Amino acid sequence: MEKKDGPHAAKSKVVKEEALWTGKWLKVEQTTYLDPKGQIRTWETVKRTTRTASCGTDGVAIMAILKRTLHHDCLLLVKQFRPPMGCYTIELPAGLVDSGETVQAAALRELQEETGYHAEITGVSPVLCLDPGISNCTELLVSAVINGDDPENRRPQQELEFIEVLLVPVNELLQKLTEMSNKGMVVDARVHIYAMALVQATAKPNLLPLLKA
Ligand SMILES: Nc1nc(=O)[nH]c2c1ncn2[C@H]1C[C@H](O)[C@@H](COP(=O)(O)OP(=O)(O)O)O1
Repeated sequence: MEKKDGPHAAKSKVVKEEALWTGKWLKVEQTTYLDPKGQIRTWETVKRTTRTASCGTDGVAIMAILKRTLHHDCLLLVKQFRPPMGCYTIELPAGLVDSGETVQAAALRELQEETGYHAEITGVSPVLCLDPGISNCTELLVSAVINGDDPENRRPQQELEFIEVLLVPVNELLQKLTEMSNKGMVVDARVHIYAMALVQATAKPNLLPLLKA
């Protein structure tokens, strides 16, 4: 019987990793691997130098929903200049997990540093890949809620001057992201997909083009 991953899946594996260049934060390797047909091939791979064995991921991203009386729920996003992109991006608060730190602690620390808010964690994803065509970089997505009525969250003190905090009402997320894209910012794919999913989940079935007669 064919395996679920296809007839050749068991043959695919990495056989050698050779360093081509190593910097402070990143390294480039040539990965030698067996393709699904058992043929030897190579791939150019980027890795972070900062990954620690203990937590099994490079970083965390925090999907934090701010809840306040008499306000629409808002998703917390951060706007910052990203040198590799050469422009401002719109992303979830995120960062690298420090050595010896738990994923939960890293998520709460990054959220506090980048936005000033204190949150309660409601869920943690499995390890997720970010750009597997070029890199082994991974992230865990931590869900959280922020009680905006709590005194500690009334006047959040953001610590990083180069990061702008955006509170975007969840019910108009896709529209707001589109407006920011039109102004030249680049939106993180995960944030955009979340916004699309919210629209799809709340749209009436008879508005879906596929179901139109
Ligand atoms: N690829 C990188 N090049 C750098 O020159 N510096 C980098 C890289 N990746 C991370 N960093 C530095 C920049 C920050 O001082 C620290 C921590 O970043 P962190 O906040 O944890 O993560 P991001 O918000 O995703 O940048 O690492």
